[in-house]
Parts: sequence; structure tokens; C-alpha cells
Amino acid sequence: MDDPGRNVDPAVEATAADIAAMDVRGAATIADAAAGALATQADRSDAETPAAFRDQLREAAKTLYETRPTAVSLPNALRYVLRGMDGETVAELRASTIARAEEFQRDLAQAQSTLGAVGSNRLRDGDVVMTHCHSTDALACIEAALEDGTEIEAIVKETRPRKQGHITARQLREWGVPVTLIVDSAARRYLDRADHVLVGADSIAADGSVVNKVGTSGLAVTARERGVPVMVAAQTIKLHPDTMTGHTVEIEMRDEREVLADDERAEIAADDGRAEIAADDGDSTDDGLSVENPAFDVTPPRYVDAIVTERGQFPPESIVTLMRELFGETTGEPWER
Ligand SMILES: O=C(COP(=O)(O)O)[C@H](O)[C@H](O)COP(=O)(O)O
Repeated sequence: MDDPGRNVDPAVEATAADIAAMDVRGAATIADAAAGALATQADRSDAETPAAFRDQLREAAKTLYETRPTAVSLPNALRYVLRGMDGETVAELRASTIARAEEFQRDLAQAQSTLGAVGSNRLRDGDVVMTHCHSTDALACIEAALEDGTEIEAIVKETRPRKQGHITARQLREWGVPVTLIVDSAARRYLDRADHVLVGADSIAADGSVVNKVGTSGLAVTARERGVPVMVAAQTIKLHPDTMTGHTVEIEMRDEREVLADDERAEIAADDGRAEIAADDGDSTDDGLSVENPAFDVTPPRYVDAIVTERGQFPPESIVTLMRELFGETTGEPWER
């Protein structure tokens, strides 16, 4: 904490940068990293008063919160840890915050394995599962099924533009699962061979809508048309409490260069001369070509057959009951008590 104007430990800044750059990614992994970063902040805090300690932790939470907007596991994790920050002295506050963060990380791992056991009950010997993106919750269901001796095959969607399907394929191959990797646009053709669509979630809204990697909603609609059940594996930390009071989930828009590299853009945009005119005007962006890169989309509840959590499986329409039980009616920002 060299800069006197900043109270956030460099390790927290580094974790925030890793989340923003997607070196740390996936809703559960982000939550785990955020809780760990708050524990580090608590451990290394040089605060001399309880008030200064609390300020530092709140500032660290804000730094982490501002990285990616869609996965609610991030604010849920921050809120959980900060609510456990308790004590009259800096030493007590430090100990309680670290203990709370560690408890959170333990519970997260336990919830994923419990969820996996629940989800595995839906998988039968010889089933073919189609996946989208890379979800540790979804993979936990397959892992639990494999541990029970159930044979599973997978059709893995590549997941443009970041190709998280490769991470899924690598993990499944490590477990010995036969994998067919397909481009996203081949999904409908291969659904004929699938017994389940299995995806994770970044956020689940009070009406049972599932916010997950862009392409999930199209896959779910097509799966319904093909008669393939859609199973969403999501720990309860993915439930978005603010949606109970009418808030919507922000969909992250990412850098267009993930879709179109600068040299590719130059080739496309060069033709009508607008790029050159724009460059002469000193405006390098007005080349008449816009690229949109939403990272997530929303799947309406009617296309989802089951949401599998560590508390059991739910039809999406009834998830609000669990949400009320776990979060109450209101929440507020993670750093507000
Ligand atoms: O959409 C993604 C990841 O998106 P990104 O790669 O943009 O972070 C995953 O399906 C969910 O986060 C659930 O993952 P998990 O089950 O591991 O929490």
C-alpha cells in the first residue's frame, strides 16, 4: 500500500485485473477469488483503527465488484464476507474477516460437490450431454456421474469468441469422457444425438430466467424444438437477489477486438473509403462498421427444465421461493450493512 491515496492492497488490484482480463473466469471461480482477495486484504491491512480497517475492506470490495457486472456470485461473495467482518479491535476484525472468507470458500466447494451429486441423478448410463462454455457447476454433475460408474459422452460447443469450450473439452478428456467438439452454429444438427443440454449460470433471476454465456438462449430454444431437456447447474450463490425487487441483470459488453482483430477490421472497413476519410478527420473509429460483443444472454424460464442447486433441483418458476429463503427481500450494495 505504497500510494497513500489508495488503501487497496496490490494483491487485490491484481485479482481484480485477472478477473477483468478473464484470466480468472466463470462465476464460481470469480467468487472464490474475490473472497480470497478480501482475506488477503484483511491479512495485510495496515489500518490502525477499526474504522480505517472497515474502509479498506469496503474499498477492496468495490475494486473487485467493478471488474465484471453479470455474475452475481461476485457481489454475493463480497456481501457474505463483509457481513462477517465483526469485532471491536483491528485484530478481531482481521480474524473474523479471514475466518468468514475461508468459510465462504469451503462452503462454495462443498455446495458444488453436493450440487454435482444432485445433477448426476439426471444422467443415465450412455447419455450424451451437450455443453456450452465452461461451467464448473455443470462439470461437477458429470464428474459425480462418472464417479458412480455412469458412462457419459459429450458434445462440446466451442463457444465463440473466447472458446471456453476448449477448457471444457480438456477437462472432460482428462476424465476419459469421449468428446465431440463442434462450432456453435452446428448445435442444432448435433442435438439429434444429445440426451441433455447441460449449462451453468452467471445469474438466475427471480422469475427463473437464466443468465449465462451468450448462445445459451438460442441453444435452449433449439433444444426445446428438438425435445432435448435443458438442465442448468447453478449453486445458490448464482441467485440474483436484486431481481426480486425488479432490477434487471446487466449484460456485460466486451471489447469488440475479441470478435474482430484490428487487421481484420481494416480489411473489411477499407472498401468504401470511409475509414480513410474518418482517419483524415482524426476519428479512427468511424469506419461505418460496428461490432457488438455481449458476453451473456437471458434464457426465459419456459426453455429450462431444471435448475440444479446444492439444495436440490427446482423448476425455474419456483426458484424465487428459495431466493426469498436465502436472501430475504432486500440486499443493497455489498459494502452496505
Ligand atoms: O458463462 C459462463 C462463464 O463465462 P465467462 O467465461 O465469460 O466468465 C459459465 O457458464 C458460468 O459462469 C458458470 O460457471 P461456473 O459453473 O464455473 O460458476
